[in-house]
Amino acid sequence: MTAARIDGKAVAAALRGDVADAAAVFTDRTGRAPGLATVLVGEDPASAVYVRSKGKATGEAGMASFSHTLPDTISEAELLALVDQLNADDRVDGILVQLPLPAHIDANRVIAAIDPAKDVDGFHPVNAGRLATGLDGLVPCTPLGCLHLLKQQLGSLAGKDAVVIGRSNIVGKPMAMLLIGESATVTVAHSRTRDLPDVVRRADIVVAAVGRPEMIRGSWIKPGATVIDVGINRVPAAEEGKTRLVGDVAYDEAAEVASAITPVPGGVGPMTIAMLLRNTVVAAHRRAGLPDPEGL
Ligand SMILES: NC(=O)C1=CN([C@@H]2O[C@H](COP(=O)(O)OP(=O)(O)OC[C@H]3O[C@@H](n4cnc5c(N)ncnc54)[C@H](OP(=O)(O)O)[C@@H]3O)[C@@H](O)[C@H]2O)C=CC1
Ligand SMILES: Nc1nc(=O)c2c([nH]1)NC[C@@H]1CN(c3ccc(C(=O)N[C@@H](CCC(=O)O)C(=O)O)cc3)C=[N+]21
Repeated sequence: MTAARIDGKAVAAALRGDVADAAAVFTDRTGRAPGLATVLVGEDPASAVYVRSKGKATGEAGMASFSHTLPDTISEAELLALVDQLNADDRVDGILVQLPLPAHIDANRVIAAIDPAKDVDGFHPVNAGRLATGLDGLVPCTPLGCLHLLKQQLGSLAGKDAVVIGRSNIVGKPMAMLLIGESATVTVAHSRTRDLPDVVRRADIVVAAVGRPEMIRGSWIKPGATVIDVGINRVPAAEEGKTRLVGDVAYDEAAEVASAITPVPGGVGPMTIAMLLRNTVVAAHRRAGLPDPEGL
């Protein structure tokens, strides 16, 4: 079997179109565009690329973008003061503080300082708790993007065996919560899991969020499974001095066994950005006391 390639880039483009429509309606009704503030601490070039592409995508979706780049010498208190200022700024509907933060700043404290109503990353404990208890809140963008691709590919997930590899607060844990919410039977694997290949072999749905280039091999995949590869790993390219992106799954091998698989790049990454815009326009509606935009 050769797996279908799940085109996250195309799905994300469609979603961004719907988000732009909702943003235009919001702007008409309220006299202001939905606003997203991004905060980048330090000069990490990869993070700078994410923040830039998020800024560009916001503009294209008809939203206002407020981007703050701070030196990595900034103190925790100064960063918390900026978060407070953004919490109080009525033009700002969404706040994204790029992670990781420098070691001298307590990321949990910064996340907890964000107004949960503006927490478009869905990382605040209030939003994590809402997700875990089945209440409406803001859901982390990457897992939400993965779920969108899975539902588009499979329809109902009820009764499917799903294995999530990785248990981070950003990806693995919220992914597991969303899959439970869809009535899948969910296993969460991590670095202490025994016989990971065997665990993965049981899965109709594999979500890989490990951060290890091509760790998951084709021989681990159950024939016909659907594979979502969250990993973004930069590895040396054939050409001297160049790099390329690969996922956590050995794509070519897995594509011979799976029924559908996301590529890297062009899979989950673009969906994350589309869902960030979606969460921002949803947060804007809720903050303005308007009903959620339909179909998002
Ligand atoms: N496409 C996108 O939009 C996004 C992509 N990413 C990418 O996804 C990947 C994961 O990100 P993130 O969740 O933040 O990473 P973390 O490093 O926070 O978590 C990695 C998880 O993988 C587990 N793990 C590590 N080694 C193994 C192993 N050998 N076997 C099984 N499990 C293992 C860890 O287990 P333990 O808990 O036991 O340490 C941990 O739970 C990265 O490549 C990241 O770049 C992240 C966010 C968005
Ligand atoms: N507070 C916070 N929220 C995040 O959501 C967050 C974060 N911090 N820190 C870093 C990770 C990583 N992340 C990605 C988003 C999009 C792509 C993406 O669009 N990738 C493209 C390729 C981009 C390229 O070529 O460089 C793709 O996969 O096709 C990748 C990675 C969000 N993260």
